[in-house]
Amino acid sequence: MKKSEARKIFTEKRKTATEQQRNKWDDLILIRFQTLPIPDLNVLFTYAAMETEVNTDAIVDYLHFRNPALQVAYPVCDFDTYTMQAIASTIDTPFIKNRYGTPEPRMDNAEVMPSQSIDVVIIPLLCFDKDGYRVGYGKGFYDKFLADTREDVIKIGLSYYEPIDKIEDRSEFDVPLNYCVTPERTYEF
Ligand SMILES: Nc1nc2c(c(=O)[nH]1)N(C=O)[C@@H](CNc1ccc(C(=O)N[C@@H](CCC(=O)O)C(=O)O)cc1)CN2
Ligand SMILES: Nc1ncnc2c1ncn2[C@@H]1O[C@H](COP(=O)(O)OP(=O)(O)OP(=O)(O)O)[C@@H](O)[C@H]1O
Repeated sequence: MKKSEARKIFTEKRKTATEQQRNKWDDLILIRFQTLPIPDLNVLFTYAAMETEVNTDAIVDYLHFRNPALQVAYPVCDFDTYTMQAIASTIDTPFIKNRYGTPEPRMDNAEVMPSQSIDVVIIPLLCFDKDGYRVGYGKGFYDKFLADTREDVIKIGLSYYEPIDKIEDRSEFDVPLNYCVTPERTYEF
C-alpha cells in the first residue's frame, strides 16, 4: 500500500474508536510496554497525544517510576522548516495546543535536549508495516529528527491497529522502528 492511501484509511479508522475503547487499548499497550527489554534509560523523547492517538501518560509514569531521575522531553514543531526540537518537561510544564492541534510544552525557560542525549523515542504513527516502517503525517518531522539521534537510540511506535503488509513507497529517509506495541501484540524489528 502507498503512504498516501494508508494515511487516508488510518485517519478515518482512528475516528471510529470510542473513548472507552481507546482507554482499554491504552491499558493493554501499557502492559505490553512494561515487558519490553529496554535497558535503564535517562532521557526519553515522547509525544503528547492528540485525542485519537495512543496516550503515553501512563507509560511515562511507569518509566519515571523505574528511574526517578528520568528526563522527559516532548516535541515542539517549526512548521516553516518541518523540524522539531525535544523540549525537556516536568509535571509542572504547561502544555498549549499549537495551531495544528498538537499539545506542546510552553517554550519559556525551555531546555532543549540534544538529540544525541536521547535514549528512547516513543513515536506516534498513523500506520506501520511488518518491517517496522511507518507512516506519519507526511511532513517528515520524525524522519528528520531521527536522522540526528544516536545510532543506538531505541525507537518504539505505538499503534491501536495491527500492521499492514508493506508500505510500498519507502524513501531513503525513512527510519524503521525497533519495536511497535499494539493492544494485541509487540512487534520487534
Ligand atoms: N501528538 C503528536 N505530536 C506530534 C506529532 C504527532 O503525530 N502526534 N507529530 C508528528 O509528526 C509532530 C507534529 N506533526 C504534525 C504534522 C502535520 C500537521 C498538520 O495538521 N498539518 C497540516 C498542514 C500544516 C502546514 O502545511 O503548514 C495538514 O496536513 O493539513 C500537524 C502536526 C510533532 N508532534
Ligand atoms: N532526513 C531528512 N532530510 C530531509 N528531508 C527529509 C528527511 N526525512 C524526511 N524528509 C522529507 O520529508 C517528507 C515527508 O516524508 P514521509 O512521507 O516519509 O513522511 P512521514 O514519515 O509520514 O512523516 P513523519 O516523519 O513526520 O512522521 C519527504 O518529502 C521527505 O523527503
